[in-house]
Amino acid sequence: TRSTRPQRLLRAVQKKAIKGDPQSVISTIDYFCRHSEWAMNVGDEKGAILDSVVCEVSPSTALELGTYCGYSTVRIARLLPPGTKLITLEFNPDYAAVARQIIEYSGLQDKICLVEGASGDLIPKMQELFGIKTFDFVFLDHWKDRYLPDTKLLEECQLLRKGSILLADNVICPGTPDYLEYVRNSPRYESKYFKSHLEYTKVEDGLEKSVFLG
Ligand SMILES: CNc1ncnc2c1ncn2[C@@H]1O[C@H](/C=C/CNC(=O)c2cc(-c3ccc(F)cc3)cc(O)c2O)[C@H](F)[C@H]1O
Ligand SMILES: [Mg+2]
Repeated sequence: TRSTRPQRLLRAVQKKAIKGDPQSVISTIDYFCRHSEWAMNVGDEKGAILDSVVCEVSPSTALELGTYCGYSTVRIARLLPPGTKLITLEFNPDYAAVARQIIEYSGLQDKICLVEGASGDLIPKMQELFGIKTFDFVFLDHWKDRYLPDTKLLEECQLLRKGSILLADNVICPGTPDYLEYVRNSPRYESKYFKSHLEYTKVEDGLEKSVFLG
């Protein structure tokens, strides 16, 4: 049967990227998605904004919701200080399998913990599974209608502390209206929109950065 798009993306990485070089893995995926097949990675333009927020926060604990092929996983992990871990959640086993191989190819497997499962089930288990008290940084890039319920779940599980940063992809396209309304109007968040474009296109999209105020 025909290969899947994530499998073709992985093949491009194995063929063209330099093993152990995260930047070459990132550049290879961006080139493939721009010139061969579009894929829903955060991409290079929004990726630069993601990079700047990760560097600013320099998190000791970080969570990613929605690994997909691991593009943003590699982008985030390559900037993390030594000894810190990025936990990334993915419930599609086929995507998780591709992501594991892309993460391994980049050489960042020691900074990343890919957990197969649904965010709704795993978020309440973060303390018991990983001894995580709170997250300094959360990147939301999974199903868009799950951003709000999972943010409320993070609050309920007391996994956010004063100053925790939420960074959400696609708040314009495909859009996350209920999430945006919440973080922009809740007194418990200070929110800021970073205008950009949908990955590999000229369509408007952007990232919303929200600080939890406790
Ligand atoms: C619900 N809990 C989950 N737990 C663990 N893994 C999950 C969960 N939910 C999904 N996943 C996992 O997270 C990923 C889901 C990514 C979804 N992303 C998008 O839809 C998305 C879409 C576009 C887009 C824009 C314009 C257009 F014309 C077409 C597409 C652009 C983007 O940047 C996106 O991120 C993965 F697929 C799924 O298994
Ligand atoms: Mg996205």
